[in-house]
Amino acid sequence: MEAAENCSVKVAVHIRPLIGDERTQGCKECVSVTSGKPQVQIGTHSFTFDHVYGNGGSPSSSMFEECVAPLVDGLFQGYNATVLAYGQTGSGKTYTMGTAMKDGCQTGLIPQVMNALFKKIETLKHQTEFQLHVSFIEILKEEVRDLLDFEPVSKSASPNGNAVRVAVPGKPPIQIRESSNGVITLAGTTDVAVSTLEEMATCLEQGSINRATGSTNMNNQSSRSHAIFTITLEQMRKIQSVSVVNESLDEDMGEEYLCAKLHLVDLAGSERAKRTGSDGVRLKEGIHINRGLLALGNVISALGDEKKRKEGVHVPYRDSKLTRLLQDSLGGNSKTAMIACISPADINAEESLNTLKYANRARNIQNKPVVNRDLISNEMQKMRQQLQSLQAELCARGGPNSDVQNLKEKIAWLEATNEDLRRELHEYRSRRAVVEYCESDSQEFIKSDGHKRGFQSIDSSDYQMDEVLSDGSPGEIDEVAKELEHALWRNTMDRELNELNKRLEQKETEMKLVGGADTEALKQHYQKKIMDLEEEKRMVQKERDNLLAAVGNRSANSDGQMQKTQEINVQKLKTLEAQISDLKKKQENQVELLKQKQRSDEAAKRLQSEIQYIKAQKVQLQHKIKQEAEQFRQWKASREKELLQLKKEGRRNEYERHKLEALNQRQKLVLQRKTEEAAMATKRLKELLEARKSSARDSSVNHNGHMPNGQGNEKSLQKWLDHELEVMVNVREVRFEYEKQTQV
Ligand SMILES: Nc1ncnc2c1ncn2[C@@H]1O[C@H](COP(=O)(O)OP(=O)(O)OP(=O)(O)O)[C@@H](O)[C@H]1O
Repeated sequence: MEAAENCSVKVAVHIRPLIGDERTQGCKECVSVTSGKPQVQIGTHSFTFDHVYGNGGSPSSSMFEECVAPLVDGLFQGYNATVLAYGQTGSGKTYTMGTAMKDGCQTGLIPQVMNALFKKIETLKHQTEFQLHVSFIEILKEEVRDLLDFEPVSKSASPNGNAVRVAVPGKPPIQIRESSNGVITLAGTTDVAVSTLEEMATCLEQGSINRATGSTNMNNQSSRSHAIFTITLEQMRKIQSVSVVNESLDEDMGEEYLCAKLHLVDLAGSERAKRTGSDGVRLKEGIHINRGLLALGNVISALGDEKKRKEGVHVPYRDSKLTRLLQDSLGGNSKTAMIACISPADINAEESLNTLKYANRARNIQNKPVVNRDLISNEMQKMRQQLQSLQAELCARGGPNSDVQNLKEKIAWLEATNEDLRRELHEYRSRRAVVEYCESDSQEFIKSDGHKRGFQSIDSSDYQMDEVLSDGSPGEIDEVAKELEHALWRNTMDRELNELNKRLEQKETEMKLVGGADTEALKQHYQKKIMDLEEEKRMVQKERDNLLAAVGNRSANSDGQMQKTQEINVQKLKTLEAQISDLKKKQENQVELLKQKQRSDEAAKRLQSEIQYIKAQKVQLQHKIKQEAEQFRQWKASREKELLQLKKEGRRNEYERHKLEALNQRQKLVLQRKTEEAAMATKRLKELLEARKSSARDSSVNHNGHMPNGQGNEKSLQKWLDHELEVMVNVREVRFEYEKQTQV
């Protein structure tokens, strides 16, 4: 991780104009803004903030650019961010955040964030891979609820006027968890992967509809919960660094993984039961809201007070779910902006003053945002920076050769370390993928025999991978990695396909619910009913008019006898009027029913288009899976062919080797035999030489001795010559043989 730099929470004040109710009550404005300065006055109090919008301050339209756009940019650099709207009930938090987005309405910060995000992704998509997820939760009466859980929701009005969301049986409650490195996460929320602006807007809209709202004296659409819309941006980007190796430029492409979250928080408003006129359920809600806000206030106090901070006073994050979830946003790893919303009306002066005090304290909070890279990317980034500074030093100096040499060596060393780290990263990712793969799919794989086999093969490839990673050749690593990658890819695709199928099924069930009845027939039925009712109403009115006329005539006669009949008629008239009003009510109900029918028709249409979209996605995905499978099959076939070729060659080589070995063996035997023969020949030669020497001695004895006659001398000479000749021939033969053997 990089060293975190302190960065204070930015605070802006948004002053809304007086609204209808306040005007009718004759309220006056009690908040003023110092012209040209971000300074607010209320009574004798004066506060300075980072920005002030509305009521003479900067225009509200510049709030996004000044306060939120830098946070969106930071998200792309890997920094977490939070935008927090705080204020009294009815002060304009939901309006400012845009959390009540309906029918694609674009006002508010969240829609602007979404636009900016997708615009930036569009410009960067060539060098970076992006993945976006959104989640939307609310904290209602200290319970975390998933607003993107599209399980059947009963929208029928409950006795307290809230839209009721039915808890899904068997679904585990959402839990707040803290990881070993202190990161707070929510377990059990729906994390929707989105790839277009429209998809994200649908999530916001759907979640906003699901959020709990209710009517109070101070706001007829009051949010009864704290809502957090979270956008998670994951990036895998290519890094290009240029290094000098052996006086030539070397381009090095690496990859960096960043993951950052943007929380957009619309808090429920602080309220006083007396002013909101709350009782029963509303009162209970108000108590919970105030309790959560009080806990938030205590956290802000502990963090915003420099003395307390220095003393290391305990920060009570655990006092409420809200503060626990916002732990990183307040005093942690996040860049945070707080928008304090206030009403300018004098009747709200006390609440507005409290909000400003609260916001003023929040300005002192120091956060420590860091770039959220994975560990190895982080290490590589450090190395890259070191490398760059060394290169800069090298360029700047151009000094003595030994220095340059040293630096070059250092660079080479760093490059090598970098390479090692990259390899490690690759290894680590592959291993992690295998582990995740095994963990997530072990259940599915165990279900069937075929799957079991798949699991075993994955296991064995894991084992192989371990082996090749430790001492295998790069080719083998690539091959195993590719196979594994394909298996993982295939699994992800299958999962996505399942997900799509599930969504499709769900939408189709909804569709059945919404459009189950024959809509046209129903419409005609209602219209007919309305017409019948109108006809009935007309008849009753006519009857009433007739009666009235009769009563008028009879009263004109003012006969004493008629008195009784008149009374009966008046009674009849009353009954008829009651009947008319009853009919009117019925007619209104029918009109309302018709309207509801139209609404459900629209919902059906929307569902239909969603179904079409999901089906198109499904077809695309299936096509992609088929293509990839075909490519993989081709690759595999070519690999197998190569392998077969290699095996064939191997066998041929083996055969050749055997042949050569046999030849060698034979030659060795021949050599041994020839050597023996040569030794024998040498021995014979020696013997012959010995024999010649002795015969020479004999002849000399004969020469010098006394032979009886000349014939005897001649014979012995002949004998000696024959012998001598034989010896010489033998010697020559043996020599020749010996030379031949030596050559062999
Ligand atoms: N800047 C603004 N300009 C015009 N009207 C505004 C502005 N801000 C808020 N309003 C109006 O004020 C009323 C209350 O606003 P909103 O519902 O946003 O308040 P809130 O603070 O979210 O209230 P609660 O905490 O009760 O949910 C709404 O009718 C809204 O349209």
